[in-house]
Amino acid sequence: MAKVEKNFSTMERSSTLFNILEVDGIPLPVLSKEMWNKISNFQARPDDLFLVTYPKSGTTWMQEILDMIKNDGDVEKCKRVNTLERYPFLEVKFPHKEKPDLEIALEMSSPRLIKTHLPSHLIPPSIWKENCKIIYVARNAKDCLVSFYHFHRMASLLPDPQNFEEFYEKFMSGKVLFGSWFDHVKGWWAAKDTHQILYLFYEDIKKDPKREIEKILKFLEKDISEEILNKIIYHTSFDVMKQNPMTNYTTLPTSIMDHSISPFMRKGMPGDWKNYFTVAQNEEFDKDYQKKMTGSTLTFRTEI
Ligand SMILES: Nc1ncnc2c1ncn2[C@@H]1O[C@H](COP(=O)(O)O)[C@@H](OP(=O)(O)O)[C@H]1O
Ligand SMILES: O=[N+]([O-])c1ccc(OS(=O)(=O)O)cc1
Repeated sequence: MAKVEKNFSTMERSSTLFNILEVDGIPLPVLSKEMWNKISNFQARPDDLFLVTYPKSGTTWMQEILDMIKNDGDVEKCKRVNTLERYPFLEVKFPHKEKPDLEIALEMSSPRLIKTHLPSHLIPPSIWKENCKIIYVARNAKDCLVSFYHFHRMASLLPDPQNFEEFYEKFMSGKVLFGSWFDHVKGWWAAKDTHQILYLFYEDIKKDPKREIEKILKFLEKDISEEILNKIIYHTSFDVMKQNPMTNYTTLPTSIMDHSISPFMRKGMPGDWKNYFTVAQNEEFDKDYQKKMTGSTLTFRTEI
């Protein structure tokens, strides 16, 4: 049973729109304890597909890939509404929506694609019980940290990151939304041995999208033509998604995301961390990383 502790008021800024609840010591953007109970008791269906990521690991990118697969490469269908309206985000209630996304999910017809950033030990148990398929996308910690920092600057739903140094410290100690990157990637890596989980890496998708999309197709037991596959690769490339208002989040009010501070579709490349980490931070990071990842067989590329 997860321990719901308290609202995490120290992370808030005056304009923060998310209520932050600490569950098992992990800050989550969950409205209330009642909402947490509903999340824990969420009833999954056997044909649900869950997309799980630590924030800034390529969630939006994978959502577009999966929507294109589902719609057999029909770009117009994928442009019906923006990413946030297309698929529910299990644990979140957005201020511009009437209902929590969980309620929207409950009313959706099957098959559903549901996004979550929850760590493996906090996932609703019905997902395991129904043996749902799960796609997990992991991204190297350094680029995740930099991307998450910029996202905190532009998304007023999230706490003020102050400056890069402060955010760096919070990220390393797991005092950010969804907790420790280290625990998240390791928890889901372990879970894949006993559940239907396809564990993918952002850097691999960037390097060879065809190969990675083929893995997804096999996992979903879906066949598509070479022509549609090439269409999916093109439509989900960074440059095309950056120009697409239905994937770049520019249709959201600036009170939620202010792209003039930092665009959501920012760099889209492994290795941008080099522009932010000082030599000292990088050395400290590498030492800490070794300690935190000891015993894990997980390996990441920090550039391609
Ligand atoms: N098609 C794509 N190709 C590569 N990166 C993409 C992408 N679409 C989104 N991203 C990147 O994924 C990150 C957002 O992740 P999420 O969707 O999980 O919030 C951002 O990273 P950067 O801030 O490093 O550019 C964003 O630019
Ligand atoms: O403003 N949004 O659309 C938004 C805000 C937070 C958010 O959560 S996060 O954990 O992915 O940063 C996702 C989307």
